[in-house]
Amino acid sequence: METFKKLKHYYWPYRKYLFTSLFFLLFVVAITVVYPIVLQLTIDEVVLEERYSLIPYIAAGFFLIMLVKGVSSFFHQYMGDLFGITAVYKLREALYEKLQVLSFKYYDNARTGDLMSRKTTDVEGFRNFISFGISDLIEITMLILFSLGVMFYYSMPLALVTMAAMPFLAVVVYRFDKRVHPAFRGIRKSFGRLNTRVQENISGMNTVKSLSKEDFEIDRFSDSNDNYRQHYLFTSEIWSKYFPVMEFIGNICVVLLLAFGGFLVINGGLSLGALVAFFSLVWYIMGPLMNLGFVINMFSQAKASGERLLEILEAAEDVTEKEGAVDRVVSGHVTFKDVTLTYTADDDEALKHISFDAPPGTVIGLSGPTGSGKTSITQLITRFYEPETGKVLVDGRPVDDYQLAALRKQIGFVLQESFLFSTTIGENIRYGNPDIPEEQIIDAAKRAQAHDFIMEMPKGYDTMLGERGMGLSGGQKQRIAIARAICINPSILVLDDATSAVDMETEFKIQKALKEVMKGRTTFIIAHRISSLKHADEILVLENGGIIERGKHAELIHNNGPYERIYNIQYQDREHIMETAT
Ligand SMILES: Nc1ncnc2c1ncn2[C@@H]1O[C@H](COP(=O)(O)OP(=O)(O)OP(=O)(O)O)[C@@H](O)[C@H]1O
Repeated sequence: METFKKLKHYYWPYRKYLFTSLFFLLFVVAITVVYPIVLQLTIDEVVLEERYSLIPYIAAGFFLIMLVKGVSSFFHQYMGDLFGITAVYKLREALYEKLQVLSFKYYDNARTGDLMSRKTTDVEGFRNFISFGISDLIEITMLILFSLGVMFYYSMPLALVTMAAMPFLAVVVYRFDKRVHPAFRGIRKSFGRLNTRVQENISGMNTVKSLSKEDFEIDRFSDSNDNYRQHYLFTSEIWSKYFPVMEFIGNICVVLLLAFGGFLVINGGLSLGALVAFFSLVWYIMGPLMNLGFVINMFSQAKASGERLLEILEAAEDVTEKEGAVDRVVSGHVTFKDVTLTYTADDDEALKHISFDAPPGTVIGLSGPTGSGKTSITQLITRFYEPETGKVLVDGRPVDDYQLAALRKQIGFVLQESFLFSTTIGENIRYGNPDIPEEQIIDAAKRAQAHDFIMEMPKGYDTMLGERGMGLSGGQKQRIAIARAICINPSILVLDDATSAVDMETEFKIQKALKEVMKGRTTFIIAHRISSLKHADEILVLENGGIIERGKHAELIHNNGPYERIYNIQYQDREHIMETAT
């Protein structure tokens, strides 16, 4: 119940739909219980008394009642659905909003496939219960109470005998619930894993194919698929045992009813019509009681799903905005003061005592082996992560003084693998600034050296891109990402290995594009190639999270340190290439 309580504010504001649905349900149930009464009257008052002239009146009355039932059923069903779908609409929105504010730390451990299954299957599981489960539960209760009422009206002893089996039914239902809930949680978890497999396989198809791991992937998928099947079959087994047991107990009731009811009719203690009515009524009790299993099933699924949804909704937001955070245009002055960063508590520090000062418009080059902490430095400026100790300042203010969106929209990123959405090229370029006029998009593309190849495409800026920008070369994607960065007109620019994945000619074009974007902005260039770094105002050479060397290119190449070594290797390479070319 705790789960439903916690999710209450998503569905309770729409209770008027639920109550309207229940109001109509009252008519539906009341009319259902009228059937056996009509049957009893027809047998006792019309057939046995031979008053056949009453038949047209009974038929007309019955028809009217059916009409009311039809209309009531419609409203009951429609309003129930309206309740469920409206509540879930809000829930989906809340989940999506939460996913937008959750920090990188959360996503480091989250799996996309699992999140997808929570956002779809679990939301649906929850909706099913609040759309139908709640009213089914009330319908069952009302049907049983109304039927019992009529039964007691006809014959108290027979009603009591018929009810003898009920405690057994209740025990079966209770035991069923205890076993089926964990089973459903298992199914949900397993489905999340299955989704993750599929999603990772599709996202990593390049890697899978290039390493010829298709068979391995098929086996891994089979394992997850089998796990899901096992979980499902286990639940199905619990479920399949339930109905025969319930039906058996129900039929015992019927045997008791026949024996004792027949005895009463023979002795004149009960009319024949009332016994026939009892037959219908007993199934009005047994049927819903058996259905209780379905409803419990729905309830268990909804509870399991609700718990998984709450795990997202209640996830801690590591990076939050503080009260009074400001929305300021910054000039791009970035300062690090003795900054240390640890990603996970038991891990080594990813950054150790980093200090530097980058006045507006300067270019900072970040060099060093992989894993040395280059990217981490840039992720602290945007507050993707928080430093453990030390200060990160932009324009002299700690970064957490700024509103997150205000800070981030002034920092442009061009990554090694920039993400392009499956929409048009134009939409991708304007993604960070949707209101930008068409001419400025074209201007940005021109400055990013992207306009020419875009115009060669069949629909120019309206060309649709496939998922992850399929259909474009690495260098083309890169230039679109640069155009995107130009459109947000950032004061701080981060170029993270922006030219590493392209050939020399494309690199030349991208370098040209980048030079254009860098004008007047504080720029951080992360690069392995010295050629990308040599014009930087200051180069920081990192190793194991610490700065081991710093200065300008001209100084560092004579410093007898790692930078000089890399320079020599790359320089010798060039000499070698030149030599073999001549
Ligand atoms: N999200 C994360 N969670 C835990 N550890 C991380 C995370 N991101 C980076 N690290 C670790 O922090 C250290 C620095 O990583 P970082 O990505 O900053 O290095 P880098 O110099 O940019 O490397 P590369 O040149 O390969 O991109 C590495 O040891 C890395 O394993």
